[in-house]
Amino acid sequence: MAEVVAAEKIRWLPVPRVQQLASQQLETVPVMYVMDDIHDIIITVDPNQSLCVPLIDMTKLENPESQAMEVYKLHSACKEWGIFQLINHGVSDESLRNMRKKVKEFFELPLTEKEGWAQKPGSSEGYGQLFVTSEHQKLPWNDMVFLKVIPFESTKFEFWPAKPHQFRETLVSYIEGMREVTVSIMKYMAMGLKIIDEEFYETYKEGTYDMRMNLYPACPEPEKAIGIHPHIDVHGITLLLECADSPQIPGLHVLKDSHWVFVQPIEGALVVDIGGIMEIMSNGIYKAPLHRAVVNKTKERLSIVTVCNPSPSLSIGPAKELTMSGSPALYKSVTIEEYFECFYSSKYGIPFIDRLKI
Ligand SMILES: O=C(O)CCC(=O)C(=O)O
Ligand SMILES: [Fe+2]
Repeated sequence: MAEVVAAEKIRWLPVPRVQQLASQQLETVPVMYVMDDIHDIIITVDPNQSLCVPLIDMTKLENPESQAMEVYKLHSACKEWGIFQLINHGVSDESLRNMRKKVKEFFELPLTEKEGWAQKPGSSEGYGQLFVTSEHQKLPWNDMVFLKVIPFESTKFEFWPAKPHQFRETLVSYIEGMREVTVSIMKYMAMGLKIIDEEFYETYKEGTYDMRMNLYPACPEPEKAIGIHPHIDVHGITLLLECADSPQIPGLHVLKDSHWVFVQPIEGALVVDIGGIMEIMSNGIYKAPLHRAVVNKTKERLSIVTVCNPSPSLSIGPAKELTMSGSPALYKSVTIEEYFECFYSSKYGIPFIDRLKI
């Protein structure tokens, strides 16, 4: 029986700030950032750059005349890629711009100020790094701020940067927009899956929403380091906003047909990524894709990631309507706590979701 570990019981190890290292004009990356297996020969970057992550237009989903076609596109994107770019999502340009500006300004603060909101032992929130649990682990070339934002009642403001001015207000208004996008896109995914039960998407109104703000400083040897290790997202869905000055440099790679494919930034778009919860709820019809972030020799990159989960009271298992018609349930149904315990107690590299397969 695997040891059951809750997120807050994990000892996340403090790590150096990559931004500090990068400012020292190093010629090589320190050994703890050198990945041994990064360029394995089986998985290479798409040689012809011919594959392109699907594009979904929310206004076409909403328009009765184009809806059927766009829902079909969305359904295919979730089945075949597990990731797509969403345009015309309804979140104002102003909200996106403000959020990017505040995150950029936060990372531009002097280190001593940023440390005021550093992670503390026993908490995953704050300025620092996640998923580092061993001194021997190779580190990602990334600094982040991780915050649990919704429900607002349990907010731990001690980890919320009070600088730059209005950071908190901007974040709250931004995440409200992300919640609306999540509920809408889930509604159209339900249509694609032919699920009538409204709980499939209504549950995201009562869901939990966390944010990861990622900084990937310029890296002296980008081919040796990694911004974020290959992983699948554990949550329902993830909404990623690119944040670099234009022209935006791509950094997110998704695995498709054994190749890493760049997600080419589109101004104002949100990248929507299917997480493990959604893979299970769709009974494996939708796929949580493996993805990673790579780094650049001269340019830093910022990404703002919102992770969206259903209501904590929802049982995580294949939607009933998908298994009633004779298709067997491919995954067990578990509570959300059991689901996350399964994730946190999985060894690095073992796809945790497989442990929930029947
Ligand atoms: O920044 C990126 O491109 C990827 C971030 C990511 O995958 C994550 O935060 O889960
Ligand atoms: Fe991710």
